[in-house]
Amino acid sequence: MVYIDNIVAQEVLDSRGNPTVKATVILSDGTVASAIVPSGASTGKREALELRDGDERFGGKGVLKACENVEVAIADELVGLSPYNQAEIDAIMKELDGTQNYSKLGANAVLGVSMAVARAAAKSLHLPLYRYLGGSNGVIVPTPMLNIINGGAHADNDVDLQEYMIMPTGFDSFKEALRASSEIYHTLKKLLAEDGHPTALGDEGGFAPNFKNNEEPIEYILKAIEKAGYKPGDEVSIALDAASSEFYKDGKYELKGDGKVLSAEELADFYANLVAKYPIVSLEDGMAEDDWEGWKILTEKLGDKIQLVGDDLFVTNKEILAEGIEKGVANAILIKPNQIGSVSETMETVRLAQRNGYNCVMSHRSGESEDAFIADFAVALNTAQIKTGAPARGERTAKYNRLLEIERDLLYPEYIGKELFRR
Ligand SMILES: C=C(OP(=O)(O)O)C(=O)O
Ligand SMILES: [Mg+2]
Repeated sequence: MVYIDNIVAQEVLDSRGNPTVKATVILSDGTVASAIVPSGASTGKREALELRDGDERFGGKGVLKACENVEVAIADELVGLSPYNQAEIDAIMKELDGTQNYSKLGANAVLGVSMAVARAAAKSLHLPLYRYLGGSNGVIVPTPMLNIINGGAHADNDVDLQEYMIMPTGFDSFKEALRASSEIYHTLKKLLAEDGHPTALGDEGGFAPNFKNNEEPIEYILKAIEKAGYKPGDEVSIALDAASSEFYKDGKYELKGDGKVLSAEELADFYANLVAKYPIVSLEDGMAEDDWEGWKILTEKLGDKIQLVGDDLFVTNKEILAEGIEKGVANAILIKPNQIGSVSETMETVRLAQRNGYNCVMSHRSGESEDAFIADFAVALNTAQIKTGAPARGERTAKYNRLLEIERDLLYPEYIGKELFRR
């Protein structure tokens, strides 16, 4: 029987140049597999804890303690066990930690091991990761949300909304959809440069100039879609991540870019106006994580028109999602494995969402790495949507390139962009 022979971890760098955990699992049959944990900037308050040392290393707080936890506490429990029972591995780590949010071992330690075990198991069975995790049922290559204009906590501009994304829904394959998106990205760069805007990039590879207001980025994107030869709405739609917890203070929403301070009701009207004017199909974190009343107002106003995604709101947590389902808040959930801490718990949350008709969007973090685990994960779980930044910068293209590879490998891939928003 194949068993886990050893687990090691080391500090490596993420895309912002900050330390993060790389875990490596060695099996008794000689299989070696690693995984690198991502890191967020606009994090939800109820996310699992990312364990950081007190001292600065490589320009950010180190993760040496998390690495030690992998090599000592976690390895002690897992060595000798079968790598093929992911649920057991993850349950043991959860019990060993013993807290609600992995504050003892660190979610970065636990997730690193969880992903590396899955990858080692797949490799030892000579299966691609998506096939190991999803079996023959994982065939949907997700429709991407590509963040091509960055604001909020991901950029040094005065744009309040964090992410302006394009969603190439009207194509028959991921390959075609990605090609169109990349053409739009390059066209947008030219349009911005022609108008004298800087074309430096934000954390997720999108452009990050200053704009007159929070609407102007949408105007630019629509121009870029058309100039690149595509039809806004029919072929390429718009998705937004407001990340509004970042501009929520004392019960109000401060849109500096528009010079406005709004109530939840007024902010919902602001979005409704955008939705009436532009081909917007999805809005993430339209209201703040603490403002469940605001979320209710937003869901009542726009829930039957567009996708309303909870990120900071649900933090990939099945208990919080269950509360949202119960209260009729949002209609979709962002899925970030490091918000909850393990592969199995991420799968549990996705299953709960899918059983209740909530769409799932697999997601990267703003601090990423060359690890493309989430590409395989999205296909395995048929999330049908993924957001992983602009079609530029290696840590983002690692995921898109892996999806190209998966689409080619699957003899009968499905790309269901056209079905996603047919409500
Ligand atoms: C990807 C996001 O950003 P971060 O990783 O900074 O939370 C997000 O808010 O959806
Ligand atoms: Mg978000």
